[in-house]
Amino acid sequence: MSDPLLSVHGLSKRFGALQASNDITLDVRSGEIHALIGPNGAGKSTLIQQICGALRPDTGEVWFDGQNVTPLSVAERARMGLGRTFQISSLAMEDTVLQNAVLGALGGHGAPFRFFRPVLKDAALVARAEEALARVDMLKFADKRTADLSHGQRRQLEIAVALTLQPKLFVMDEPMAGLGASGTKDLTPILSALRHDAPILLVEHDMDAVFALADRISVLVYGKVIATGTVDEIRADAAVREAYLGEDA
Ligand SMILES: Nc1ncnc2c1ncn2[C@@H]1O[C@H](COP(=O)(O)OP(=O)(O)OP(=O)(O)O)[C@@H](O)[C@H]1O
Repeated sequence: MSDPLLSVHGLSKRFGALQASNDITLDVRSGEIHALIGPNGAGKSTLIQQICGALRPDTGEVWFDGQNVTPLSVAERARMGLGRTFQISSLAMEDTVLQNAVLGALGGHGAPFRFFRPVLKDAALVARAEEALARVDMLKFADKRTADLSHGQRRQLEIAVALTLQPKLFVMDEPMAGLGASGTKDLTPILSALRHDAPILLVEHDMDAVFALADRISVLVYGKVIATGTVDEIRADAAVREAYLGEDA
């Protein structure tokens, strides 16, 4: 088996008396969707922030693409290909779908409007943006104003923007949040295919989506990983059922 792309060793983080991360060890391998689940307040966001560099662990290390990135900033990790999506929408609502994707391809979130004209004439950038839009089934909306998209379509566009940056790993924070049943149904196959572009660390509350998508699941409870395994292993795990999924899971 190849080395994991991301590995977290013995990560701990305390907020006052609260142990938000407790000796967490996990990895994400090439080609997989690794879901991180757990009840509210279990410490999922705290862990993701430490992986992405927004929060410094008290102890432990984060390794990404063969390098110890623990001392590196969010921007430095992002430049290495650690791509976080859905944290803050970076979409410019008045611009078209293609303009947003091209800006992503430029790596220029928030670049001034005056850059649009020359950028849209850059054939290589436009081609990369169109390719990303096609991957999320959004090329047909290339000329549409972003504000006129549905919630689910905006989510797909955010993925396209993330794709244009050609990340080595996607860190996705609740991609299904607020989408409803039909949006979740549309997004599921798109995320499923993306694991072949780059593996995905997926934080998600929608258990149907997690069970449909994940190659492996890690279950976080009170800051501690209580189990890691395949969907079947996690469904059958007595500690998980007791702590989290409930008796009828
Ligand atoms: N900056 C902070 N200062 C103090 N306590 C914090 C801070 N950030 C998070 N916490 C606490 O750490 C615990 C873990 O929170 P975290 O947001 O990581 O959980 P979560 O699993 O992401 O929850 P949710 O599913 O509700 O988003 C919670 O008790 C939270 O109140």
